[in-house]
Amino acid sequence: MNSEELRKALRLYLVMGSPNCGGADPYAVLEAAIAGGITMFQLREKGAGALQGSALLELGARLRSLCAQHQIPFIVNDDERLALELEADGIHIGQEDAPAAAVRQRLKHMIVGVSAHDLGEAQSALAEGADYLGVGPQYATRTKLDAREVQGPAMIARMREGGIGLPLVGIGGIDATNALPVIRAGADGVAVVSAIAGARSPQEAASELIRILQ
Ligand SMILES: Cc1ncc(COP(=O)(O)OP(=O)(O)O)c(N)n1
Ligand SMILES: Cc1nc(C(=O)O)sc1CCOP(=O)(O)O
Ligand SMILES: [Mg+2]
Repeated sequence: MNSEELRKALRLYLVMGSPNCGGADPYAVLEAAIAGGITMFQLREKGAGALQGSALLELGARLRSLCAQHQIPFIVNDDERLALELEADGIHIGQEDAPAAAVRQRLKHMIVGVSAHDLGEAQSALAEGADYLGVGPQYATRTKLDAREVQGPAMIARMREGGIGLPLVGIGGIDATNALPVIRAGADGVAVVSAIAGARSPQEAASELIRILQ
């Protein structure tokens, strides 16, 4: 996938694991979100009740296959081994995960997404071979308990002004009411967890977001 294709794929990026689905079946949630128009998916199985081992592998394989059927890029959060086992299209790593340069080296064929919270981290991620950046938290979030201080869309504008041209997605507390400033600040898209996975209708939530983003 080239950089322009990746920018398009990042438009509405669903990040989700079973703990984010409020008791609903994650497969059904992802199916509905795809019907609503999401353009990229990340399996992020974290938090209370998170699946592990063979149960995680089984869920991952089903979600991976659903994404493949719909040509939705399938990304795995944090775990290189799981990404390889599931033949994922990519991996997303943060500042507290394995160093981006080493992951880039080991997973040459995959999309490598890196979290960046300021211009310095964005410049380092670029130098280390990141394909895209996740910049957050844009707004207050209750999903990631160890999230950094809220940066707001201004941080994305600062990165663009600082010469960061990489595909870039905002994350953290984003929903249909506040997605537009993130795009206007220079992001290629928004990444959301609860706005879709925790919605009464994930399909309607995704289609409302995609309508706003277009
Ligand atoms: C698209 C996207 N952006 C940022 C993150 C956060 O990654 P990280 O800081 O490693 O935190 P965890 O998600 O691992 O808790 C992300 N997952 N996706
Ligand atoms: C996974 C994640 N990363 C963040 C960051 O700031 O890097 S915030 C976050 C959680 C986003 O969940 P919600 O859309 O429900 O607020
Ligand atoms: Mg991480």
